[in-house]
Formats: sequence, structure tokens, C-alpha cells
Amino acid sequence: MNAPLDIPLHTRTCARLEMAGVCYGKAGVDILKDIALDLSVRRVGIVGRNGSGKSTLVRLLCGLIAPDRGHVRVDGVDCFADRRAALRTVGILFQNPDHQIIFPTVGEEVAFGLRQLGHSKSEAQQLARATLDRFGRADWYDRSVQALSQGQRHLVCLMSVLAMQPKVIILDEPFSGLDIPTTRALRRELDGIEATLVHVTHDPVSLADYDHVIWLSEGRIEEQGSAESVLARFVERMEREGEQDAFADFSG
Ligand SMILES: Nc1ncnc2c1ncn2[C@@H]1O[C@H](COP(=O)(O)OP(=O)(O)OP(=O)(O)O)[C@@H](O)[C@H]1O
Repeated sequence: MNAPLDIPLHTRTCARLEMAGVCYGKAGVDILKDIALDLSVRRVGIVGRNGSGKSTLVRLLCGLIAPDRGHVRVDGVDCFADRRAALRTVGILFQNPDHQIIFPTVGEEVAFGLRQLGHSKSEAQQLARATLDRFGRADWYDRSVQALSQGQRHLVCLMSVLAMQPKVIILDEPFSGLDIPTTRALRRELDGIEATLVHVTHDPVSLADYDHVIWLSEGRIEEQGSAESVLARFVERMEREGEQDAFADFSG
């Protein structure tokens, strides 16, 4: 396979995200109930209280799990049924990079996804080096992942996802526990990319300029729409619930 090394990071925008009648449960608990959305925008935020179903929703989008009922498509792909197409369609960054990284060196980690896409070993290595170079981290290729800090491991995960050029990148609270400069550096990278972003966060401020926000509450969509209107009502509700006995309202 010929693999141009200077492909722009992302050339396509606004993949379509579709969910219709989606229900998902585990151990007899209904976690998501009748979720419906149909979006083609660049930046989507997902907010909601602990246990409201945010991570479950994004796991369904990436095809890590399948709905019990309903259907999920990302840019027309059922990512659970078609794992190969899913690799080109969706990339996810988890909160904890250690849940993502499986190889001992940075180069192997970044090259792995590229091998999964069908690149030969030498192409994958070349593309991995080119990706590290683009981030000014060419010298990390042979570095042990264990020798990197948490923030640096986050960057390895981000580079691994970007190297694969997915149409959609899902961020499941990837900045928790990171210091301000590291968070800003990662955000700058993400702000510069063309892929559709789906961002789960407890920080409404970080979603202020997003195109669309989904507010989940107890496994249902409480509201979705413009960031301004949804976040205003979300923050107002969270403040009101914070005045009361917050733990009494814990979902789950
Ligand atoms: N494998 C599982 N087995 C049983 N229950 C589960 C499982 N995974 C998630 N749940 C339950 O589903 C609900 C939603 O979980 P989820 O992780 O999607 O919430 P969340 O909104 O991402 O929460 P948080 O903000 O705390 O990360 C919770 O009540 C959780 O306990």
C-alpha cells in the first residue's frame, strides 16, 4: 500500500453521528434509554452528572459495545459490526492513558494503529516517525512509555489517534488530572484538527464555543442544542442540586 507521508492531519469534516432508539443495559440496569440524535457538526460536547451515561454513550459510538436496541452509525459505519471501518472512522482518548497504551515504546505504540489499518511494518514505522516529528517529539520513538509522565503518555495516545486520521475523535475526559500547561498544549492540538470532536467533560466552560451540546441525565437526553442554551440550563441545575444533598441524587 502506498502511504503518502505528508497527508494533512484531517481533510474531512463533520462526520454524521446517528443514534436512533438506542437502549443499553448491564446487569439488569437500564443505563441508556431511548437515545436519539442525528448530527453533522464539528464540535459536540456531552455533559451530565456522574453515572448519567456519558461514557457508555461514547463507547457505543466507537463500537466498543453494541446497543440492546436501536442503531448507532458514525459516518454511516456501524462501528461494532465493522471493526476495520471503525478504525478509520473513530478514535477515542480515554481519561487514563494507561488504559490505552499496550506497547513498551512510543514508536511501537504509535505504529500499532497504523498496522491495524493495513500499512506494512516499514510504512507504519515511517508514518509513526513522521507523526512524532510533527509534534516535535522525533526523539521519543525508542523511548520507554513507562519513563514518560502522565501528561506525556496522554500526548502519546493523542499522537497514536491522530496518526490514524479518524473522521471522529472522542475525548472521554482526557484532561482530568493534567496540569494547566499540559491541558492547554493538548487542547491546542485538538483545536487545530479538522476531525469531528465529541468531548465528554465535567467542565462546561471548555464547551462554550462548541456547535452542539448534549446533556444526559439518568440515561436519557435531558436537552440538546446550542452550547449557550444547554449549558446555561445545565449549570443552573447543577448549582441548584449542589445546594441540596448532592449524593442523594447520584445516578446508578
Ligand atoms: N459494566 C457495567 N456494569 C454495571 N453497571 C454499569 C457498567 N458500566 C456502567 N454502569 C453503570 O451505568 C451508569 C452510567 O455509567 P457511565 O460510566 O456511562 O456514566 P458517566 O456519565 O460516564 O459517569 P462519570 O461522569 O462518573 O464518569 C452508572 O450508573 C454505572 O454504574
